[in-house]
Amino acid sequence: MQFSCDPDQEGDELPQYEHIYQNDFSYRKHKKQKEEDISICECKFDFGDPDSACGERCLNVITNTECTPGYCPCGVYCKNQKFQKCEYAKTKLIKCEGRGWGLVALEEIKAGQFIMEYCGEVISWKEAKKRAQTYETHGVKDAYIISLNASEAIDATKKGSLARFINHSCRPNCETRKWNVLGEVRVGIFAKESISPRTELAYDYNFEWYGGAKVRCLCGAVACSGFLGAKSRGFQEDTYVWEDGDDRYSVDKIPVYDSAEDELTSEPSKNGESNTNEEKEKDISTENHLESTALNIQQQSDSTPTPMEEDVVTETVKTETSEDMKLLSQNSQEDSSPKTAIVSRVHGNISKIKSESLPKKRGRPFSGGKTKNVAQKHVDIANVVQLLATKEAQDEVLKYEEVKKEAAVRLSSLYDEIRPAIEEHERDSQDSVATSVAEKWIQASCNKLKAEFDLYSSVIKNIASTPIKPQDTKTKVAEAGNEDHIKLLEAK
Ligand SMILES: C[S@@+](CC[C@H](N)C(=O)[O-])C[C@H]1O[C@@H](n2cnc3c(N)ncnc32)[C@H](O)[C@@H]1O
Repeated sequence: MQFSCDPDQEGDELPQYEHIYQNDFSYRKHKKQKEEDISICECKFDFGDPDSACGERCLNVITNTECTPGYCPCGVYCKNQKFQKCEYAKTKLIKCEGRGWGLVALEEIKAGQFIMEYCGEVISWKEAKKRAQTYETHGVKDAYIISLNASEAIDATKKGSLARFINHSCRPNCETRKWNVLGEVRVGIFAKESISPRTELAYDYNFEWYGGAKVRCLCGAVACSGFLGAKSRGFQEDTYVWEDGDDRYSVDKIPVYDSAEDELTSEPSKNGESNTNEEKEKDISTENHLESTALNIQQQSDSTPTPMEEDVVTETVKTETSEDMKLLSQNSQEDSSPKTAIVSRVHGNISKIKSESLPKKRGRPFSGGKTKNVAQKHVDIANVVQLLATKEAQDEVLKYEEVKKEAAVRLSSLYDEIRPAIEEHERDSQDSVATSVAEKWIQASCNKLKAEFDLYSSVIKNIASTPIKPQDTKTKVAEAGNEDHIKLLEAK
């Protein structure tokens, strides 16, 4: 179904995308749930107690698995088919300053409640990375790809549900949870706390950061991490200082992709004060909004501001004027040197800016979960080899050096392969890295450590058995002097 816009509406155009209620499986077939894989709970429905049907104590609910219709003992009374039945909370699409569109609650939402499913195209991680790069090159300003499992992602850029509009917050009131539904993993947005009507929904993206432009976070939380995805491994690897004295990638030098640039009204005034009431009113009157219910999306052509919208706008204005934001905005707007150039989502030619001012992403592999602030001193094997006396010794050290290099390359390429699983595990405590993936990683890490150990023990062994070369006369005299000195000391 095409999500259409009302051409009479004022303000920003509504986004164009295809609205879907279930994940799209064009990339691969939907798995067919085998009968032996269907998990059947032990709930018994009691007509006198409607809560007896698949509630908190249902074995399937406890294991984040939806009951399979036709197999649940509670039959049609089963309450554990929320994804399948699209039992969504009522929400409304609204324009949020600086952050594009967002979703607000239209009703009281209880802590832990299922809000809606994050639907999109199910694609492989390889495809996801490719698409992310293509979108960026084509100037697609918002990112809609999220992790599904170790090997797949959901891309809601072209096809998706309303969940694609939920913005990020470093202090979120929602979270994503993975559920098993009829043999497939599906991602749901759940309330982390009770949410009152008119409150914007937000979860912590903590998403994969693929390199390239970074988006400044405008969530306004006190403990805001500064950038979207700033906690992701990729982002940290790219922005941390890696070598002594090499601060090319330190956080204060990275180019910024600033979503606040999109809307003129979101720019803080020169003196750092918040927008005037007049500006706020203008913002409110030009807002567009959509309302969602469980099974339909209705457009609203009403352009009169409701108290809820005013709240939302006021909230974002406050956000913009917090002390942290003032500092961030001033930095980004005043400094236009190539190193700190603002990468605008609207005006900037992303690929041009990328090639001119973004530092090249280094292929530094994941280093065992630790960011590297202390530079590791590398032994220069070529120099060491020159010191060795025999050809055999040299060959041995060179052979171990080769093995060490291969092990490092293997670990590095493996990291690219399994990074989604590692990050998913770090992000989402309910998931665990598949044993096969963990085993591969441990094996490759051990191989690299062993290769390093073999190399350095070979260096030590061969250096130790290399006779000291005859030295020039000057050195000899100096050493002789030292010997005398030692003897003298001994004599005393
Ligand atoms: C999944 S979309 C969310 C919906 C989006 N606002 C829209 O209009 O379609 C993610 C994008 O929204 C923007 N965004 C979300 N949360 C943000 C935040 N806290 N600060 C700045 N931009 C944000 C970023 O451009 C991000 O790539």
